[in-house]
Amino acid sequence: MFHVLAADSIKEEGLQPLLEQNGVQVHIGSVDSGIIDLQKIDALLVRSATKVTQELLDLMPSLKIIGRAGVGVDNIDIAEATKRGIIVVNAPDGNTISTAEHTFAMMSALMRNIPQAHSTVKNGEWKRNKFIGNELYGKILGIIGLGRIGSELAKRAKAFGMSVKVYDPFLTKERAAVLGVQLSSFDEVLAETDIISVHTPLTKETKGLLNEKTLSQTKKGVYLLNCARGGIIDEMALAHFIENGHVAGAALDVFEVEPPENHPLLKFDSVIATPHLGASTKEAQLNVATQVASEIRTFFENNPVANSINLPAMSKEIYEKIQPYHQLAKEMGKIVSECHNKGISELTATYSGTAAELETTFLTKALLAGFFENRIDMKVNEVNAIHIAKERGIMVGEKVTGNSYGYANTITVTASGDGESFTVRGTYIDHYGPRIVNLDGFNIDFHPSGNLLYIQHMDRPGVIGHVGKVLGDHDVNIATMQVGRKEAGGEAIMVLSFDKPLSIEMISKLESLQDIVTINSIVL
Ligand SMILES: NC(=O)C1=CN([C@@H]2O[C@H](COP(=O)(O)OP(=O)(O)OC[C@H]3O[C@@H](n4cnc5c(N)ncnc54)[C@H](O)[C@@H]3O)[C@@H](O)[C@H]2O)C=CC1
Ligand SMILES: O=C(O)C(=O)COP(=O)(O)O
Repeated sequence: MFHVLAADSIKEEGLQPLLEQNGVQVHIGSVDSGIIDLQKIDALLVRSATKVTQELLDLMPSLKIIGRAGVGVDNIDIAEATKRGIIVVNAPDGNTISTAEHTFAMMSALMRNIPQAHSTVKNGEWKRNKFIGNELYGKILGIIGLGRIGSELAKRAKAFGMSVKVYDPFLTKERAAVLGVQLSSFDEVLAETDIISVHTPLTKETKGLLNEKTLSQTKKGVYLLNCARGGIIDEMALAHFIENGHVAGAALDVFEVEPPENHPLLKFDSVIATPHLGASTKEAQLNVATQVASEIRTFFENNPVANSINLPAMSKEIYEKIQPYHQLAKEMGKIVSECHNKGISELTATYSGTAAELETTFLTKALLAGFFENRIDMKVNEVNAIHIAKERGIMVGEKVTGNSYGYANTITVTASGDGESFTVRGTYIDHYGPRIVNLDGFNIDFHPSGNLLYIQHMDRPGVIGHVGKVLGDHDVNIATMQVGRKEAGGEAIMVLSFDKPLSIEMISKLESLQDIVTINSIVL
């Protein structure tokens, strides 16, 4: 059974793709609710409240995938999840409109003192002169981070007669022109806008983006909005600039620590706040829950997830194209590991022909995952393969060559260390399947699957016969046999396949035969 824990009040209606899936059991409750033994959880669904830390991951040894029902993944230790081979997916566009609308509502409320005026009316007061506001019309809005939410905010601001200046280092002039916004430098946005709204993720680069120094570069009387993440605007610096009157007001949906306690910013009348409500609409919650539940189901069905933070994005069509090569690369990783069962310090994958046109880094990661499978006692997959190689001091290289050795494509992997190396070459032939076409310099041709024996021997008369006789005497049936040699009378190899794995005793018997050099068993 595949156990999913849906924490952080994820909308149940959206969990339908998982609830109706055979073999999947969904548990609804926080991580400390005790609803399920954390050791059994295969998939964890969260919003922003659950902090997925190293300590929490330690309690979930079976965890394979984390789904963030929302955008920001700053509450998840991505590096730690990646190290452990845990895929992290999010629901990137399910709450865009809700958050943009909320930001716009906050901006209007801030400019017209709506929350402050509202509470006075509720208290029986009628202070019309106290709450003279400002129009949005004609004002310049500065948007920092013009992604999904920033773009939707820009559209709405323009519809209200505002002009929009944008700072986003990753934005092209073309995109800015399409949206009718003015692409500006960070300093220009600071100095030339009346209202500044931040819409970046919280990262090392964006933490404290608006701080003592940069806030001092803003116009006197500027208004600030943060409906992205607490910490993008340094809270203490903001308090200072509100206190000294430089910043006229701020609207905050998010805080560095949520919920904020005795927060200095909340003492100012000119600061309005909501409890992280950007994505809290029925529509957005249904969208993000459905998106992320579908992703977990896709993963459960062994299909490629679309919105992974730590895996390359791949459409189903591309995945279907790459899948046979992916399988071949993984098997080749295992073959190298078993045939060359020594320490290695370098592993190089070389791609040619149609294989070189694919997402080769994904194939190299699969190759590494296969290589490590029987070498280390932890789950290695495409998510953590590079990390594990680095941790073990293995240099991973990737090359493309124009030489396909007469095939439509080849994948060649060379593992080396301590002055020795071993090379395997494989190809994928349409309508025929994967083949290994070269093992350590010997041309050969076999299907990489099942229980194989890789035998190095001297090219002498009778060797093949002796091997066949020993196996026959013990009632072991050889399913297929391939031989290869470089020159007559020199070294040669045999690759045999069997219906069942051979016992250690059987392999020892074969090893004791004359002219046998080494034997490696490979189970694929
Ligand atoms: N208050 C709430 O409930 C919600 C908050 N959010 C927050 O909003 C953030 C943005 O969401 P989306 O627009 O969907 O993400 P997005 O990824 O579409 O947009 C982020 C934009 O920030 C830009 N950016 C990155 N680093 C930057 C930097 N140093 N300076 C300027 N721009 C930079 C990127 O180029 C990108 O265009 C999320 O990361 C999340 O933290 C998202 C949804 C709901
Ligand atoms: O999607 C995001 O990044 C959000 O901040 C929404 O957070 P939430 O799921 O409402 O806790």
